[in-house]
Amino acid sequence: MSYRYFEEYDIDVTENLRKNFKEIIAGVEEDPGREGIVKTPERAAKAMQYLTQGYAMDAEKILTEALFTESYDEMVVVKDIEIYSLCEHHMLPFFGKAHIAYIPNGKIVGLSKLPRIVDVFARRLQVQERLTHDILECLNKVLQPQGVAVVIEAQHMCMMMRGVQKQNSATTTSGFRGQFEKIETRSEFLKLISSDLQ
Ligand SMILES: Nc1nc2c(ncn2[C@@H]2O[C@H](COP(=O)(O)OP(=O)(O)OP(=O)(O)O)[C@@H](O)[C@H]2O)c(=O)[nH]1
Ligand SMILES: [Zn+2]
Repeated sequence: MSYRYFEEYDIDVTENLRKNFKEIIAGVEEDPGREGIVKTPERAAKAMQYLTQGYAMDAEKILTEALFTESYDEMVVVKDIEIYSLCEHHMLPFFGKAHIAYIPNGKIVGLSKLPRIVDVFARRLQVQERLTHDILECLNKVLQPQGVAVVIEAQHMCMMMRGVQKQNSATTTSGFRGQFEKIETRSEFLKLISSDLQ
């Protein structure tokens, strides 16, 4: 495959991050040389590389390489796609579910590619609104469907562990294009995913 899935860590990036995580550990007044923590900078560096691997990936290419000609022109819904991302303001996780629908226009896409492109955009520093928009616009551009819809419901650790410390608030964002801008189509989609929304 010509597009890149995460297979190996760029060692220069790992080393740079490792040094910085060591500084962070010292910065919070922990001893970076303590036995249990001595390898933590490298582990944290690799975790951060993993969680931001989306920068090196091309979502449009992932979709383009799995397009199939089909005359099916009803709604396709993939719901409950798990999302784990990092908020760009605090670099703390936000997580939840994405629901995606599209109405084909002569082409369908391999179903697994929908969660794959969700991950491509989620594995970057994000805000939930832009994540929603990135997924929506990518699908709209590549599939050129009759319509596309994306809903994301997520909880933000920066609002749970710190700051306002609200444990039960959830944020819902959505975007609609084409047929989904019509109230009936949008309602049908929202009904299909409604068991997942509060
Ligand atoms: N719109 C939006 N805001 C987000 C997202 N993730 C985090 N935030 C918010 O980003 C804002 C940053 O605001 P600041 O006032 O600069 O940061 P802060 O002092 O840490 O804010 P508090 O979290 O209220 O303590 C906060 O209100 C966060 O809740 C997101 O995905 N979308
Ligand atoms: Zn945040």
